[in-house]
Amino acid sequence: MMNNLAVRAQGLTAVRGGRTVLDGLDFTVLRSTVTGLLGPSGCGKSTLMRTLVGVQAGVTGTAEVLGLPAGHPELRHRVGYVTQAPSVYTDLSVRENLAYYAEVLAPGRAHRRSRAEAVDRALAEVDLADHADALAGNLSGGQRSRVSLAVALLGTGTGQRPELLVLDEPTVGLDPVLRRDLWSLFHRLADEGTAVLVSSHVMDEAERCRRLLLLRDGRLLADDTPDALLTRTGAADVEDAFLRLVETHAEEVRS
Ligand SMILES: Nc1ncnc2c1ncn2[C@@H]1O[C@H](COP(=O)(O)OP(=O)(O)OP(=O)(O)O)[C@@H](O)[C@H]1O
Repeated sequence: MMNNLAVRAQGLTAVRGGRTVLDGLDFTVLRSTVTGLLGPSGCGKSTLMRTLVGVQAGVTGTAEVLGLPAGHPELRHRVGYVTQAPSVYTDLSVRENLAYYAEVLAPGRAHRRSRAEAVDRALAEVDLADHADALAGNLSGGQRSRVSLAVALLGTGTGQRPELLVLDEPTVGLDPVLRRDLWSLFHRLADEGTAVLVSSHVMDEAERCRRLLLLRDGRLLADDTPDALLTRTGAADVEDAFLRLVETHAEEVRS
């Protein structure tokens, strides 16, 4: 059944190395929406993303993605995932990297033309058209991470976008102009129907998100819109709201 949920998690728990790093999370991620997964370093953001794409071991509870269990083979083309470590071949050019991934996604001569179009479009979207022939190994860190993003945007390899994009700290280390451009790309993708889940440990990125998941020590402090969060906590900004929620939580634990 088609509904507006890209992700539905219930009692989602992950244990790594004997430690509970995600602790009974309940949340949703909406289609056509940019959702920020925010929290300090080590709070479990990457583990949560790995769980949603089905590569995390030691998971219990429910994680439903586009109506299917996370990691279902059918989701391979429907979910794009970009890890923190850019996965590019340094001895290939930017275009060759994308062409290679597109070929893996949609092999065969019949798709040749639509693959080339998908590659061109992805290059333009991440603003790397001018660097298409540069060796990936000669790119800056930020440029390399944009190549990974372009790979995720290939979707089926022939132009059909992923329905859910899971992006692990895609704006880390980028200059302000590039950061702004990437965020507007995320919103454009969301406007076209994609659910975009973006993690960050930088709280001021919160204002760029339509919805927020605030995570701390493997627990969810909030699943809300930025406005509702500020109203509910009486805070001036999301960083302040985060701190207030941490305090409230600590008081609840004490009493
Ligand atoms: N292989 C592992 N075995 C045991 N514990 C791990 C393992 N990998 C990560 N952890 C722990 O799980 C917790 C969550 O890690 P995770 O990488 O999900 O956090 P994060 O919020 O993405 O952090 P960062 O922003 O620094 O990447 C951390 O406390 C980390 O030390």
